[in-house]
Amino acid sequence: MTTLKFDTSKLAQFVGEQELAMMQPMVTVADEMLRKGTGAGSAYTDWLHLPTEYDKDEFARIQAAAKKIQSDSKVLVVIGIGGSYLGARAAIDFLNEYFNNYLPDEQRDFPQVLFAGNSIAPAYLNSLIKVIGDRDFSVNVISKSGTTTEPAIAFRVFKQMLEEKYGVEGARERIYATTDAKRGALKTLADTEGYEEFVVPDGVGGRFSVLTAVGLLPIATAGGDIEQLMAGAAAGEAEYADADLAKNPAYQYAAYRNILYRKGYTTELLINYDPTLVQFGEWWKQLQGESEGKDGKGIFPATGNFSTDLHSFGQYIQDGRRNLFETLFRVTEPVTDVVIPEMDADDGLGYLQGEKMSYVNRTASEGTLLAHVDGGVPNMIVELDKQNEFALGQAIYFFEVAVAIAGYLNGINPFDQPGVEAYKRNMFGLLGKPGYEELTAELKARL
Ligand SMILES: O=P(O)(O)OC[C@H]1O[C@](O)(CO)[C@@H](O)[C@@H]1O
Repeated sequence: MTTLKFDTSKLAQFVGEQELAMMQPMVTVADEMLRKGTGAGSAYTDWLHLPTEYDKDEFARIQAAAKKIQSDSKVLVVIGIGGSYLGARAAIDFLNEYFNNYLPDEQRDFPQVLFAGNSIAPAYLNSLIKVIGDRDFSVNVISKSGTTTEPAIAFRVFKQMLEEKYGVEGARERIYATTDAKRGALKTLADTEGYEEFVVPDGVGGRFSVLTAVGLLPIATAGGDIEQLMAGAAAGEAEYADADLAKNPAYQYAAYRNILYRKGYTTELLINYDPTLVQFGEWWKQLQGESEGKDGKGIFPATGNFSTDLHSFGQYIQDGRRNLFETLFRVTEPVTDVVIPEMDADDGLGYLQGEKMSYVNRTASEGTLLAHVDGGVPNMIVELDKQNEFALGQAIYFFEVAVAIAGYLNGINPFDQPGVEAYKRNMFGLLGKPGYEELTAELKARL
């Protein structure tokens, strides 16, 4: 069963049919590298079969933990950064009403899920603490490496808060640690303190981990049906496995991106027309950027939140430097709708009264797409039939498998992230972390 349509009909003036066909031999090789494990970074490709080969016992423990949190907490604080929070946040926004978190507790069926440790901004943390107030809360601390600074700082703060509120024993019952099975400071701490633990599997990198406990526990706590999510991903696993480009939309997406990149379209905007899809774009940006941006190469991933951004940088997209292409990410069936009210006074909107807002929104997307294509911006469309767990699972898998193929097509290792160490080294040097003494002096002299 497919819920995802990939539409390239608006690429015609930018890419000839023969160009896609010419990619087949390269795609065949990339597919072999990925599936036979001969490509760079192959130790990190376990996400490929995750939708069908996940740990069922742990899955049941995740569901039980979610139920417990729902019964004893009004808030779940999810502590993590990058791949250790973006997927959960994207899914929760995708599956819920946009203002769900603003509803009073009695109007919400499930705990509020709030995120911490994704910045080092003290005001954010203090504000979050204020929002929790004296309500019951639990914490899910997530870090594959177990050593990332941002979540480690936030966890100290919330661990202390929990222990003050519930005592050491009570806090232990409310802390869930998702980390490596064997290594890392968080693993050691969780073992010592006796927290309930969930695993980020060895062969799954952070940005590919949303379908592990990393994403599943927060998503399930927020009321998401994680069985349907995995079923949708499994549909993707079955659907996007064919090396034949003609039969594999995810591979087509990877190949078209490569063709466009070679023509100088070096920035891709993932476009949405609904605030509940904004966080999906944030997840996608890490998936693309951390996978592809290396060795001086790669498409720069950006997002367009329309129609909002059409009134800010829409001008640039229409008329600026021609190195952009867009992928419109949209859902066919609106979750809810609004009928534009009738009004006697003439505000110039008479021609739309009685129409549904979803119709206007979709029409705006169509008009914009045509204008951008006319302005020289290639456009592709990824369209889901419904905004539900199954469709989301399939979309996640679509983009994951596509970026793996895209990485191999561009001659890089899509599964490492050596570049993110540079800022960390400098930060540690400047903060005086033991072992970085020489760097400390060198960097301070340069400031
Ligand atoms: O789960 P961790 O190890 O805390 O890492 C969080 C994020 O930080 C990075 O390692 C980059 O530093 C990402 O790859 C990862 O998603």
